[in-house]
Amino acid sequence: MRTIVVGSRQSALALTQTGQVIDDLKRLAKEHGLDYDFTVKKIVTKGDRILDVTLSKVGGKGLFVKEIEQAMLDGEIDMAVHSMKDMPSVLPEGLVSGAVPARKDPRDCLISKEGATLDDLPQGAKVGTSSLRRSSQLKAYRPDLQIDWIRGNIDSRIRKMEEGEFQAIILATAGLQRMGWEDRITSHLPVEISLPAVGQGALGIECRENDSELLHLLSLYNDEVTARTVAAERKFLSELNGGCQVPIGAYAILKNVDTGDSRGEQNVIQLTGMVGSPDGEIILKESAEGTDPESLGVEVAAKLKAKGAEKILAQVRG
Ligand SMILES: NCc1[nH]cc(CCC(=O)O)c1CC(=O)O
Repeated sequence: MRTIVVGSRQSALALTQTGQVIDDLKRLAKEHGLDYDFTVKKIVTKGDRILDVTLSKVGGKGLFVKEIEQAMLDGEIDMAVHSMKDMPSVLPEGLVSGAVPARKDPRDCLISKEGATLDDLPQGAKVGTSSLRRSSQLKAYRPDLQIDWIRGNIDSRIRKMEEGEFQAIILATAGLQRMGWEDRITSHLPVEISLPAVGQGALGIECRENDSELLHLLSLYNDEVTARTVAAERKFLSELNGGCQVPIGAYAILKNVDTGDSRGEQNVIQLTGMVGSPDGEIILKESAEGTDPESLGVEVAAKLKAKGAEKILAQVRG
């Protein structure tokens, strides 16, 4: 029996979601009469070592996956589970995406000490986030709020809020769900107010392109709807040369649209993309619908470029 070695960062969230994927894969393997065992190997990444600097200053792109990918290429591990939003748009030679499992709630959420929603936070309340995307949209909606940087794992961020450093923090709903901490959520931010990060709530599973045995198992785990919608979001992001540390958001859903002709009902992807200035003064947003994820990503990016998105992004990067 083959033992599949799964590499994981050692944060609580990474280990939890890796464990949940392994449970799912064990069940799937059993259902299909396949015999595999799984073991977890912890890997420390650069992103885990540098926790005292804002991520954008140390070059956010791929900070959490590089060492893991190298271990996979070296054969020390066979696969890895990543948060989709931390996954670089281009995978190194020899590695592929083996599966995109079903997405969880993509929305951002608010955790506040007094249980206040975004609308009833007091004037000038101090809110913690580490994302330019969140702070840009938050400032646009509530210009009075004092947005400050917070870093660290989910657990340490919640602790900082409880200790009174912040009146509220913004996190991804999905991470809290996976940790079983959903009851900490005070309110969800509608996607109309806070468009999620590309791939938020989704996972990506990476493995070697020549590992056909594992690729077969993973293909059974792929969720077509999530794979297609997230592909549109990721194409949009790469068209704007964005990593995770830029004020860019995108969210795609699949709709059943009646074409009104012989084609009948069709699955149409609706993609919305956003680029905002860090001060929240400018929020550019565009949507489009289509059946091909890649061309849709290109189309929405082009619409935003026509509105001046690249100028905003150049200023952020400068
Ligand atoms: N940038 C950190 C990160 N990467 C993935 C998640 C969890 C949410 C997800 O899986 O999309 C988080 C935490 C957060 O943003 O609150």
